[in-house]
Amino acid sequence: ELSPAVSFALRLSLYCVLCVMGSLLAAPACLLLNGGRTVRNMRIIKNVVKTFKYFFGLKFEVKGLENFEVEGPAIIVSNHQSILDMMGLMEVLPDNCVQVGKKELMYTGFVGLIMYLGGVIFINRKSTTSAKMVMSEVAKTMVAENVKVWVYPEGTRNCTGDFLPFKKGAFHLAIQAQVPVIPVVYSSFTSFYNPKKKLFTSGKIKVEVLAPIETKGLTSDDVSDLTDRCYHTMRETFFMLSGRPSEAKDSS
Ligand SMILES: CCCCCCCCCCCCCCC(=O)SCCNC(=O)CCNC(=O)[C@H](O)C(C)(C)COP(=O)(O)OP(=O)(O)OC[C@H]1O[C@@H](n2cnc3c(N)ncnc32)[C@H](O)[C@@H]1OP(=O)(O)O
Ligand SMILES: CCCCCCCC/C=C\CCCCCCCC(=O)OC[C@@H](O)COP(=O)(O)O
Repeated sequence: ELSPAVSFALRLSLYCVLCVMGSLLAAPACLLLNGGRTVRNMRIIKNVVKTFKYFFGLKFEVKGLENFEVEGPAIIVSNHQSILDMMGLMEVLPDNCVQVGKKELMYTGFVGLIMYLGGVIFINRKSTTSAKMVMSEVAKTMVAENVKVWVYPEGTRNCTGDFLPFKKGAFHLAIQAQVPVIPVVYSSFTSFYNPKKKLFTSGKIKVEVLAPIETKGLTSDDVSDLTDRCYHTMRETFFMLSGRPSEAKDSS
């Protein structure tokens, strides 16, 4: 019988160890099979990360995967609660999809290396100008290379049981590239994971991939409306998935 704080520390340490070991295992496979930095490596990384949930007794219940089946590129937006999100991400990650991450992640040793090899797009959150330049470049390459891009529009981890306001980068990107936005919502982790209360037990996570939102014909004037639409739809779904339907009604 371990105290909740000790159990929390041990389980989180195990997660970090798995990430490092998983990266050590996946990196040679990525280099040998695909030769270097390419989105194709995400398949290898996905297969490794998908085994992690068994160590923690986590179950994923996924709905709406068919909504990923759009022709060509798209922007995928989802809520971001914890570093544990990598498991939920890999549970549903479609082929040819890279994520946008903060550049500090590049310096996490083997984990940074595996993110680099998988094609993660690193942005400098301390410089809006530089982040916007990277995102504009992505708008061009994702269309040319038929790649989907996964963005966490809250811009940081948030495990409060609600959403932070959305930043607009993902929606500028979707409109600049004229590609659909596909929202993905994960139910609240708070019943099984809460760093403030040192809680990390087994649990079930509901995931819903929502219908794509078209951006063809939209212009930069529509970015705010598109952001609001995604925010409200996702927040409503979040409350529904988290078993809080009365808050879903208030949020629409
Ligand atoms: C084996 C184990 C291995 C595990 C490996 C697993 C691999 C998977 C890796 C997954 C990595 C996941 C990492 C997750 C993260 O790191 S989340 C943090 C980083 N992500 C983000 O921050 C994305 C969301 N942020 C944004 O979209 C921001 O808007 C950003 C572009 C970053 C700029 O932010 P900031 O500087 O804070 O500025 P604002 O958002 O306030 O925007 C300022 C004004 O600029 C306008 N704007 C924004 N973007 C654009 C654009 N592209 N073009 C034109 N204009 C833009 C924005 O609208 C603001 O103007 P207004 O206020 O609207 O007038
Ligand atoms: C040589 C350097 C050694 C560093 C060793 C670090 C070892 C790290 C080991 C495991 C870490 C697992 C990380 C999994 C990926 C998590 C991605 C993630 O969720 O990043 C958080 C980021 O979205 C938002 O950051 P903030 O909430 O704004 O903060």
